[in-house]
Amino acid sequence: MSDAMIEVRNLTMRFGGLTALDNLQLDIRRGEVLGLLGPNGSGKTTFFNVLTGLYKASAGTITYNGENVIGKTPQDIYRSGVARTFQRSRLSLPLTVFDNIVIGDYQHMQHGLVFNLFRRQAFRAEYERYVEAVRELLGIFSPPLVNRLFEPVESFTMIDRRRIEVCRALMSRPRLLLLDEPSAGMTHDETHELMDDILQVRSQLKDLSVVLIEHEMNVIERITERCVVLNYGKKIAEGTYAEITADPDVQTAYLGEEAA
Ligand SMILES: Nc1ncnc2c1ncn2[C@@H]1O[C@H](COP(=O)(O)OP(=O)(O)OP(=O)(O)O)[C@@H](O)[C@H]1O
Repeated sequence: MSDAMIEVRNLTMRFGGLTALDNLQLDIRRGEVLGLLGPNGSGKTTFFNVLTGLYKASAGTITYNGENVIGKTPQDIYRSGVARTFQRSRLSLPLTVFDNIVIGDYQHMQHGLVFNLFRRQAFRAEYERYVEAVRELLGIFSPPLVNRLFEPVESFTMIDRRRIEVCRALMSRPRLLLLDEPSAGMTHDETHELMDDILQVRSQLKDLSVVLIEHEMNVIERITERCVVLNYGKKIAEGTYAEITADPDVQTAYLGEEAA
């Protein structure tokens, strides 16, 4: 496929006797929002972990920028433009919104001791650049948060914390954003609001590709352009929301799970 930004071929991930990804083939296209679906334990998070370099695949390739990323470090993959959020919050609650978001750009920061001690003016200028950049990002994503930049994250609601996590991932100006169940633990209304924010970001950052793991079907229907469904680590369906929900294999995978 010519507009594929990421090409996954024959990807397999085994944990001892368990095959979490089984000869997976999929493409992530430039600028799309791709939904990654599947019953619990079907391999969705494992795919994110392999793609971001946390796990090394047992076999297969993931081609990005013409190179296979398998075997690269998480830092290298992150620097090349792949950012993610996690199912469980990774925010540091006593730190401010600013601190938590700026950590997302750690790899681009000048942070050597010599720089901090002897180049005070440059340090100050960099700090001010970051304040501006964080304000700008929050301005796109959630304007009310701009005025609360220096408040500790622990004083924020769940939805605002999720917004802060997404902004942290966006701070590195990724080309691919991986969102692992962003609606987890939120109410229906909060989920709806967060998706509005994500759509807003998409409309401003046109080239950004997003892969969304999500169990809420109405979220998937609303914000994805294409979906891939996994079951036992294999791709069982691919297409628009309407296509995959009409697919008998998908229905069996989900109903089978309910019946179990
Ligand atoms: N580090 C690991 N060691 C051993 N087994 C693992 C590890 N990580 C994942 N697995 C197993 O791999 C399978 C796929 O898990 P994964 O978390 O990728 O599923 P998932 O589709 O993201 O599920 P959920 O929707 O519940 O988050 C599961 O059987 C899981 O127990």
